[in-house]
Amino acid sequence: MIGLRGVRKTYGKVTALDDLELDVREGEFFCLLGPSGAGKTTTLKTVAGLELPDSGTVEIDGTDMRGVEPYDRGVAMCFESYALYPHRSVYDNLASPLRSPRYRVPPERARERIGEVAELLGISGLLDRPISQLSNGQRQRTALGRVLVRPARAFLLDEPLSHLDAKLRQQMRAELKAIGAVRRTTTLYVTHDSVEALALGDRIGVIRDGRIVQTGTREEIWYQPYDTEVARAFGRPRINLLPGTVTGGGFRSVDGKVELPLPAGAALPAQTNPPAQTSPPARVKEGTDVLVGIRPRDLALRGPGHDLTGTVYVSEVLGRSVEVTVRLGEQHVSLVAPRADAAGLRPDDPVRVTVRPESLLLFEADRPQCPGRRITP
Ligand SMILES: Nc1ncnc2c1ncn2[C@@H]1O[C@H](COP(=O)(O)OP(=O)(O)OP(=O)(O)O)[C@@H](O)[C@H]1O
Repeated sequence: MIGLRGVRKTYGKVTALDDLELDVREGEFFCLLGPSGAGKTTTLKTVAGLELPDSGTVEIDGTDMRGVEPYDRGVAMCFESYALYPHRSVYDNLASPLRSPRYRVPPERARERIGEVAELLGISGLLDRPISQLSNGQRQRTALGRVLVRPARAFLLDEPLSHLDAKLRQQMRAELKAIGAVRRTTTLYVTHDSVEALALGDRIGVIRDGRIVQTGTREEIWYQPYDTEVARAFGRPRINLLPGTVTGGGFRSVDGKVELPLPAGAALPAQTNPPAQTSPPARVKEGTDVLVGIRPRDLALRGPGHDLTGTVYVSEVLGRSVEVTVRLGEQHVSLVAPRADAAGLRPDDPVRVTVRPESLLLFEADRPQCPGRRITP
């Protein structure tokens, strides 16, 4: 269990962590997702004790870590820039944590552990090679292995798959959670890759400017994103966000060409510049500027739902499905359809698209530096 309470960390004028609150539950695989500079690495270092917060507290298994040295915190951390012994073999590097006085295990047991981890990380064939003769991806897997071989209260992993090519990365993603130690151990995993976060995280915390904007399961983050920026961060192609206003009957786009039904109800949000993690506004008044969010997979070229008419702008085959960009009035929206539905579509062809109103997301309009919050129906 890891808890950060009101953690603040500044470097000169830069605020890396801004009263950060975070709870990682016992045994959970928690993904911290955010763009570059959001404070992800600083969060990990603060938990590890490599950085000390200016204020706030870090707890591990309920114990306040103030005054506890990194080595005594019982966490194992893997950095993106990994420190391995270059002239020693992969085996020796993996074995080194198990030789330290605290984690020493009998050689037979060490061999077993190293074997399991190396197998799952796909480096069993490299155990005799010196690190200096490995590719970056192999080094990164060795560094990850070295963290996972020894028991820890928590694993802190900083983009541990970033140097792997796409295929290996996908494969490792699947294997990582199968490693016994990972299954049993609380893991805080940092990434800027939303696909990785969705694939791995039991829960995901979205960090922005040193604060947690939203914490939730993949379903919560997907179906109830806190604001437009969270919605944009998840899903490729990206969510479509159409600007417009709330009318008596629903939504009308800025150019007046797209009308959509919205769930009943209206009332303006109580506050306009909220601190992170306040509950979203419940309803909106007629005339309010909003953005309607439609995921590309929620738009279809056939099937039930509300009809919209437009013209094909461009289409691109993505394996078994096709991404079609459709011009709706002055807006472009992307949709992903089965190949059979999109066969024969040419640019400028008239096209009918359907959307089920229950899949629509409604947001306040974006303002400078302030992404619009989701409005709950
Ligand atoms: N040692 C340092 N000295 C000065 N500024 C720092 C230091 N470490 C981090 N920062 C600043 O703190 C902020 C948060 O950095 P951090 O490394 O935690 O972000 P991150 O989310 O891990 O980014 P990335 O994905 O690029 O690694 C950034 O603005 C960064 O420039």
